[in-house]
Amino acid sequence: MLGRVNHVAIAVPDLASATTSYRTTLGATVTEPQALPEHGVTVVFVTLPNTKVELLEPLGDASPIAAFLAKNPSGGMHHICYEVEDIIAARDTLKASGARVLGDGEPKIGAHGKPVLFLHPKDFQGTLIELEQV
Ligand SMILES: CC[C@H](C(=O)O)C(=O)SCCNC(=O)CCNC(=O)[C@H](O)C(C)(C)COP(=O)(O)OP(=O)(O)OC[C@H]1O[C@@H](n2cnc3c(N)ncnc32)[C@H](O)[C@@H]1OP(=O)(O)O
Ligand SMILES: [Co+2]
Repeated sequence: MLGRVNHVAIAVPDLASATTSYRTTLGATVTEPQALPEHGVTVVFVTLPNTKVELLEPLGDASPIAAFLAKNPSGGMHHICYEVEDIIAARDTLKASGARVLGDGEPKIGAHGKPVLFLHPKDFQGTLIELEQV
């Protein structure tokens, strides 16, 4: 089912500051901010030789990462995104195994313009998993 790690995501309280940290202090290539109001976040991607790091901050009053940041005010590792070839087949297999697919269970379009789904962290070793169809 799982392909490459598409990205590892870090939730941050201040995206501009986090971008400076990666772009200036760490000398990394960082994309421009991408507001995703339908997901309640603004993101940038740190491009690396073998994967990406997504830095994300809350956008709007109902951001799904607000509670996470309240518990982790300096930020922290938020999710890992695995690539899948067929997100519907993956979803149906996972649901049949009893895993919880978050939201209404229908894929939404993510930051890369591809369908994504999220799996509950309590079902996967305390780690929020995102699946992205490639
Ligand atoms: C799609 C666009 C973009 C992309 O890459 O393309 C993105 O990645 S957008 C990313 C932001 N969107 C999401 O994260 C959507 C999925 N997330 C959610 O639905 C919620 O964040 C949820 C349900 C995972 C947690 O929501 P919330 O924190 O409000 O609920 P609880 O406080 O009840 O948390 C339940 C339980 O889970 C623990 N938790 C929460 N978030 C995480 C996390 N990121 N990693 C690990 N564990 C997490 C939380 O501490 C609670 O544990 P408990 O022991 O019960 O206190
Ligand atoms: Co993501």
